[in-house]
Amino acid sequence: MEPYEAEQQRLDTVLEKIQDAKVQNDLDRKNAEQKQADVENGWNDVRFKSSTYGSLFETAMSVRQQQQMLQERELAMNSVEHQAVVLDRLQARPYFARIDVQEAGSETVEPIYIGLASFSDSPDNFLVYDWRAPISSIYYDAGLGNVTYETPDGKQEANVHLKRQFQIEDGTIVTIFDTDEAVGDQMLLNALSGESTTKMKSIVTTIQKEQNKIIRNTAAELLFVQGAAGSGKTSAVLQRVAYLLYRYRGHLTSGQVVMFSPNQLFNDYIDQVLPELGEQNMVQMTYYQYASRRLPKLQLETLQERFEAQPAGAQKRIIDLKGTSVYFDAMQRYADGLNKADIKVRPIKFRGQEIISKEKIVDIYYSFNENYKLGNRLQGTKERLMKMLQGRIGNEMQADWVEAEIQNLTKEQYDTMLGDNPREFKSDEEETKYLAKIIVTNALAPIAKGFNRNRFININNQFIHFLRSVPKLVNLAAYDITEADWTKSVEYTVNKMKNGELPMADMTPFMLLFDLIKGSRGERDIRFVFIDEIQDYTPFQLAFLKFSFPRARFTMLGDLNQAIFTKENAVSLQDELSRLFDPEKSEYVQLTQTYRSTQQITDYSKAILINGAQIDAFEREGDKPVVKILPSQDKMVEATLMQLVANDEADETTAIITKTLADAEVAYEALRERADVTIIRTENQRLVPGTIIVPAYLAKGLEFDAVIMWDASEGVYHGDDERQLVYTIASRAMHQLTVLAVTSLTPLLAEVDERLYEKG
Ligand SMILES: Nc1ncnc2c1ncn2[C@@H]1O[C@H](COP(=O)(O)OP(=O)(O)OP(=O)(O)O)[C@@H](O)[C@H]1O
Repeated sequence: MEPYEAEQQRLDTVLEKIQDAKVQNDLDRKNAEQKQADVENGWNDVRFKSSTYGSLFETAMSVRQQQQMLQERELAMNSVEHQAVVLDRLQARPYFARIDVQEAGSETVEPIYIGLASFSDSPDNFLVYDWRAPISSIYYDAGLGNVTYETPDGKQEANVHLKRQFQIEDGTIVTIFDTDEAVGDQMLLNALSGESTTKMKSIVTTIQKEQNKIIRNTAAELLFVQGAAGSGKTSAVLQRVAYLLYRYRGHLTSGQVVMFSPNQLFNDYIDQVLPELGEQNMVQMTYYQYASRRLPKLQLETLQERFEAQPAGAQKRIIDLKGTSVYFDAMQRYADGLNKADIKVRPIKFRGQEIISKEKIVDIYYSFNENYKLGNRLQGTKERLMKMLQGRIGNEMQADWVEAEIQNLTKEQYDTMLGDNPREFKSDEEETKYLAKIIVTNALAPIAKGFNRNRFININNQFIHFLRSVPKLVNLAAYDITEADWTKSVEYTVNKMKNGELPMADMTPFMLLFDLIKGSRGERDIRFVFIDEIQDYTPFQLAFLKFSFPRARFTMLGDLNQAIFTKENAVSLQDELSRLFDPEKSEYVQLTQTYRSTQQITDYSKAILINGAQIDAFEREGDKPVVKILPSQDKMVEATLMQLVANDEADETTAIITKTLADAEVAYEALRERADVTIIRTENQRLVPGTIIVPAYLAKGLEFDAVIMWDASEGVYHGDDERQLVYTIASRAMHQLTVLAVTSLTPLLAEVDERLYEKG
């Protein structure tokens, strides 16, 4: 029989069995529903919303509570339902590959079919293997012949006799493709030639060998993936989440996996990948969202403000210092010192009167012996304050205001106070006493609540006191900062804080200081933390994240060529990481092959970088990028419109990428009447189909069929420190890149070899 016929026959059999399983599943579900209805009603209310950011975040932050919820949910959503989802998915596409494997020492060659989930018709007879099963690894890692693969029990040897890839549509095999390579280039080419959509897709059918290593790595405490733009870092890491959830099923929930992403748009872009793989999304947030949630009362500097502020001179050196590990260590030492002196507190006031003075609180705080750590000291103080407050109730009950309040009680208030069972009082006196106690306790309740929330610690003052102490803790001269510069910057922060604002550079130190005072032990339930675009984080932030998630394994992804915010600091990142993570348990992986762009676009983007780190294009031909220098802005608008028409005809979606939001507004004003364009102003907007206009810092991590780089003029991108930004913009394009400038081109692009582009 021809392989095609035989495979179709087998497919038909599997589909039948899937259908049988669905019928059975339906019966099981009806049974289970009946049982469940008898047992519980409450759980029906527990629905785990994972689609909105707000609910996800809450999840992240009250992990213990959330975990419980998840477990409950797991119980509630009985496995039958889960199975139904899996079966539906399998029915649509049962498998995508087959490998014929002869295990070492075995006589038989067994065909292994690989799909999105496992399926068996009897406990030992797997008709489909999950792509994450140990044996499936062979498909991604090797060609034909002898191979070894990892299993939970160690290495296993085998011989591969056949590797076959399928395209299946509506229950019919469309193509069969036998290969002796890991994942055939043809298959990859097919996968890559599709058009971009507003949502990222999973890559399970074409995972590359290097990516597979990232996906299946379970040993490293720190897995650092450095890779050029479009090398599939993000893709690999999302499949990695799916892999981990499978590998640690029963011990790991999606709520214990946190992903820090560059912006909210990006979250939106990737949020279909895990559901497509049959898994729940992990907790996704930007660092800014994380900080805002933790500092709800402060207005934090936004991404846009941060990008557009462009500080220089001493101001920049100070910001840089605040991002270092030296500064992190300085804060730790400062916090240690608080065990002896300098804690800043607020007096406790009640009805406008001070009832516990600052001095008293400080006395209590330092009354504990010197072995106390900050956390215990705070706890001890809290307990003492609480006792003092309780002691106050008796006295306060006699106060005039209480009596006045009793007199003025309305009937309703009175009834509420007595509760559901009005009681008989032996005397008026007894009744008054009873009411007074309730009134006083209620009135003091906010104070007790404040104690619990550590409000008696004056964290703002404490932070400012820290800032003022920095010249004693850090050798400022080593950073080319004078004391006068520093004092000025402290005043700047103080003024901001008076307005309830906090500059970006102070945000993480502020959170750390509070954590240190509280003796916070971090989010200990979080098991995996992923950080995308790591080059935009400071060493201080990384140290803080490590401190905040002490039990987690970290996966960091970055491209040092795309450091938009931290720029030159990026290079020392690796040194810094080796201070935070045991080098023995750290693994550094480099991805050099890029998949996003055509050869022509990759060659062009690469030429923008001076020492264009190793970047190899996946061979896929397309047009050379086009560079047009126009005499005026009006002409640039015309050129944009023409390009949009051409891209539309080629069915390619376009992003017009500008440097700043202000530029995006200009482009939008000029185009809105004449083309169907949407401007993306904030990261909280959604990505929509059709042409979008977006500032560069929001385009991070995204990709588009066609990119128009708006106004790449000399006056716009001038500094050498904007090289990486220009690179990031160019490398967003998959098939088509158009660079437009007015009168003169930025030197960053003018230097590129003329053979790499067309002049328009
Ligand atoms: N193995 C693969 N099979 C098919 N497509 C792939 C594969 N790896 C990556 N891609 C595709 O290449 C494109 C770029 O991938 P991805 O966005 O993950 O790269 P990245 O390294 O995160 O890029 P950047 O740093 O520029 O954000 C995506 O369209 C992705 O689907």
